[in-house]
Amino acid sequence: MIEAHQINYKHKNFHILDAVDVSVEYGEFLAIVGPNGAGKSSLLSILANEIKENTDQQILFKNKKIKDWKIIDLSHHKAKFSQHHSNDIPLLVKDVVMMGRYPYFDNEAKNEDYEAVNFVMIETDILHLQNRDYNSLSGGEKQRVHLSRVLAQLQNDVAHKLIFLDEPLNNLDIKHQYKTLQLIKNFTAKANSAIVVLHDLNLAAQFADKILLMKAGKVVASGKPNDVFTPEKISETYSFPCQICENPINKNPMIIFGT
Ligand SMILES: Nc1ncnc2c1ncn2[C@@H]1O[C@H](COP(=O)(O)OP(=O)(O)OP(=O)(O)O)[C@@H](O)[C@H]1O
Repeated sequence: MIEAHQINYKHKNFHILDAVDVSVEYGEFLAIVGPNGAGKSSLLSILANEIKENTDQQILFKNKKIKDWKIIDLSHHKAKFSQHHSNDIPLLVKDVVMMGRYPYFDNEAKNEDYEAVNFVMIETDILHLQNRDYNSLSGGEKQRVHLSRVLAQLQNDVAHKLIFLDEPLNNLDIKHQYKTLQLIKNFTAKANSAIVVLHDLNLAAQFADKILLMKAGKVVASGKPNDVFTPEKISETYSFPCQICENPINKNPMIIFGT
């Protein structure tokens, strides 16, 4: 699906990313984890073709260089949910979600656009908010509106879509954190792929197929949660003690910090 080799990204003499390799197959859920400033958001933006300057990049998306894709085609195959959203959008919720359909129409939304918007608002549990002013929503509600907008962009017949999500669980309550991760899991179960920046290692262990653990612009470890999440690797990467036991319910690694 996507393959990147030796990504370097510099600001003046500071290496934000240093020789990072990433690959994601069809149907995979990759979680990128690591401490603040590790380079997770920068990596996601480069993979999503949003940063092109000061970077050496060899990124193949569906076996074609990502920079050779037409922007409009790319917008039907991949979408990105960013870490920061505007707090001030003077529109109704349903109109913010409709922004995800802009790659599909010129002047007027069509029936299929309204259907797509309705469908994703149900999936993200915001249908009851559709006629509210976006600016009046709580932080978690705004977060779900943007998730809905990004999902609306990928409501189409394209096979093997890719979604990038940068900290999608910010501000969400426990139920909506799980619902969001389950939505992403359902998306990847249909042979689509997801690359998701997460801070909660236990949720990453529970939902992701693969983990990319980063520190100071480099990959510390990558692979299955059981292989990456060892007490040594995590304590060293975060400079913080932890122990790992087996989750008695789902057998995933369960990380307990501060011990
Ligand atoms: N345009 C830029 N100019 C200067 N420094 C930058 C720039 N973009 C990112 N950085 C620096 O690069 C490092 C990596 O930033 P990035 O946002 O990718 O980290 P992150 O792992 O996503 O962090 P967090 O978990 O805090 O969101 C940080 O030290 C950041 O300050």
